[in-house]
Formats: sequence, C-alpha cells, structure tokens
Amino acid sequence: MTPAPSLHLHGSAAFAGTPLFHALALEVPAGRWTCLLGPSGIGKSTILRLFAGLAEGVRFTGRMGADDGAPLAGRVALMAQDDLLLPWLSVAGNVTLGARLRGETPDPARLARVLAQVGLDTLAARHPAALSGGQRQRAALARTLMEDRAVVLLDEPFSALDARTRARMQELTAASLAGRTVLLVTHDPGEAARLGHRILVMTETGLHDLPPPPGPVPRPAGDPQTLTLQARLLDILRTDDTCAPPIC
Ligand SMILES: Nc1ncnc2c1ncn2[C@@H]1O[C@H](COP(=O)(O)OP(=O)(O)OP(=O)(O)O)[C@@H](O)[C@H]1O
Repeated sequence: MTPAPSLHLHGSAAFAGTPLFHALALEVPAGRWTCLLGPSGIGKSTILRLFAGLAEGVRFTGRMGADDGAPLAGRVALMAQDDLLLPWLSVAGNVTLGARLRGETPDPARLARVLAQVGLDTLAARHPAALSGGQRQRAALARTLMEDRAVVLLDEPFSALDARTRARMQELTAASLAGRTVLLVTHDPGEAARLGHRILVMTETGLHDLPPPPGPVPRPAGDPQTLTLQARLLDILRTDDTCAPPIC
C-alpha cells in the first residue's frame, strides 16, 4: 500500500445547475478517521463520490485531491450506501471482483481472513439475494477491506447492522484501516464519537469542527467523554440553528 495522503476539497458543487454546496473547505488528515455528519441531502455522499472520481452529473468548481499531489485514482476504495453487489456473483465473487477486474489473482488466504473478520466465512458461496440486509452490508464492507487502499471512503457502512454486530464491525474496521485516510459519512452521533479523530458537521453554512477527546479510536462507547460528545452532536444535528454554540 502507498502512504496514506491527506485530502482537500475546496470549492462549490451543483447538480444540473442546482447548487449543492458553496465555498466548502474540507481538509481530511492523513492516516486518520474523519467523520462527516449532517442533514440528509446536504451533499455528504457527493463529497465521497467526488474524491472517488464517480460524481457523474456533478459540476465541481474548485480544487480537490490528495495533498501529496499524486492522482487519487487507484488509491481509493469507496463503500457506497447502496451495496452494489452483483446478483449473479457469490459473496466470494463479489468480494474479489476488484482484483479480478484488474486482471489480478485474488489472494485466497486474504479472502478467507476478510470473510472470517466480517463473519461471512460460512456464506462465501451464497448469492446476494439469499443474504439479509446486514449480511449484504458486511459483504460490501469485506469487498472494501479486500481492496487494501490508502484512502477509504465509507458511506454509512454500518447502518443496516444490529447493535452488537455494529459495535464489532466498527472495532474490526478501525483496526483493519489503522493508518489509512478514512472519510466516514454517518448519521449516527455515537458512531462518530467513537470513531472520529476528526468530526465535522456539514450544514448550509459550511463545515463545523467538533474536537473529539484525545486518545486512540475506537473509544469505549460508555466513556463519559464519548457520551458527552455524542450528546453534543445529537443536539447540534437536532437543531435548525446551525450557529448554536459551541461550533460557531
Ligand atoms: N443524480 C442526481 N441528480 C440530481 N440530483 C442529485 C443526484 N444525486 C443526488 N442529487 C441531489 O444532490 C443532493 C445531495 O445528495 P447527497 O446524496 O450527496 O446527500 P447526502 O448528504 O449524502 O444525503 P443522505 O444523508 O440522505 O445520504 C440531494 O439534494 C440529492 O437530491
């Protein structure tokens, strides 16, 4: 894997002439987890798609990319909201699709390890139609982890999981992606409070930084500082007043 770069996105975006965001200034630190929250439709997924080079139909004006100056192509894995599993392939076939499309031979030991990590080792031969929503999401997560990229973009990756599996997958993903540049879009303040080295709330007035407590991630869910941060995030997300203290 190449060294994980920091990322930047400074500019404005529009869909078919309809403004989406304006004069946004996003910095994503290298080798850390940045969590991005905000109301539905504000443009969070669009930011991920812009970094992934998949923002079809979006007119972006500004500058964006990796701070090391090298192209992001080939260094990014995106786990989209829609799991995008191919129905005619098995779980194993979907998880190794990227490697096979690149003409590479997938590493069977790595595949077995990743499937075991997400708890799908016994379902490797199953097709997506025979999976639950949570199992499909774990298959999509396995496909992202299998890609082994320096920059990982995750769009609500744990939203379909039950509470126990979600906590386990958060811990596994934090460990698996240690040292990568991760940008996680989530609607879950508790998830952001556990996982974010940097936590940003996106509103109509821009990005608002909420400094998390120091220390490694994932933070213990019951830690008082984590709970306080979770409550502050929830308050901010619940109010329409985007200039409520302490973020403005
Ligand atoms: N293909 C498209 N054509 C036109 N508008 C689109 C298209 N895709 C998204 N949009 C619009 O762009 C805006 C931002 O969408 P985006 O998915 O980035 O928001 P989001 O903050 O990720 O929302 P959510 O939290 O609901 O996933 C929305 O208003 C959406 O309707």
